[in-house]
Amino acid sequence: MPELVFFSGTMDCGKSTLALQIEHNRSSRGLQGMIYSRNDRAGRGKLSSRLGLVTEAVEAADDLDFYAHLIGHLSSGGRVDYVIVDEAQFLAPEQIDQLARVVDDLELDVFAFGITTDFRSKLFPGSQRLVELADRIEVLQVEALCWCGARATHNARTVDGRMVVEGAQVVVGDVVGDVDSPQAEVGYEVLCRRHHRRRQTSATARAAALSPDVLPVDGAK
Ligand SMILES: Nc1ncnc2c1ncn2[C@@H]1O[C@H](COP(=O)(O)OP(=O)(O)O)[C@@H](O)[C@H]1O
Ligand SMILES: Cc1cn([C@H]2C[C@H](O)[C@@H](COP(=O)(O)O)O2)c(=O)[nH]c1=O
Repeated sequence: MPELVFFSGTMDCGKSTLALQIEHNRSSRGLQGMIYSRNDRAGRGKLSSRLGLVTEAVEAADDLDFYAHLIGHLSSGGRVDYVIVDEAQFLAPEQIDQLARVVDDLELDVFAFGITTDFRSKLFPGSQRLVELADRIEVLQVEALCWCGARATHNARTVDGRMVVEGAQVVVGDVVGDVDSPQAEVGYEVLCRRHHRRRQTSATARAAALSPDVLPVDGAK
């Protein structure tokens, strides 16, 4: 039975890499996929992974009707054996309904990849609809880690290293705050729930550790 599968996780947990692996494994066996993405960091019409792999994709703009697009492709003699959709959190709920119809009426597997919650830990509308409609939800097995070493479960947006909770839901960007990387002005950092609740990023934790309150005082015995 064809399925609508939602592969979800935090930013930087390997979703796009897995999408590219699924595409590679199927296409190398002669199957033909239709690949969609939206707002990929590499640009329009791309599906890219931080491991450096990238492939062409159809940009799933607001006005794209997945069902109609696939019907158009098939009726003009094209072949489609499966569908991959990256950055699915950015899709409108109606577009997720169209993907469910692709599974049920066109009998194609649809593999959708995306983050579940935004920087305020609220569901993206597209992810909410996927949770409601997917046959299966797969949480990625590669753990992204919080700076404290715990499993990262939440996405924080940072400005100069500080977590912010105001702003537009959609701001395309990359993770910062690795031990070696400089703090970009606006970026993202994955955190465990405890540190997301406390708004403690790697930069603010580092600053707190270096603050005079916790440094040994000269002459203190
Ligand atoms: N230099 C590197 N060496 C090995 N693995 C890396 C490197 N850079 C990134 N990765 C891996 O790539 C993952 C991010 O993959 P990506 O598919 O871009 O994530 P997502 O789509 O979930 O945001 C990281 O969690 C890490 O496992
Ligand atoms: C948390 C959050 C993220 N985004 C953006 C930032 C990136 O462009 C993508 C996630 O990409 P990834 O491949 O999973 O790393 O989403 C956003 O717009 N709003 C947010 O709240």
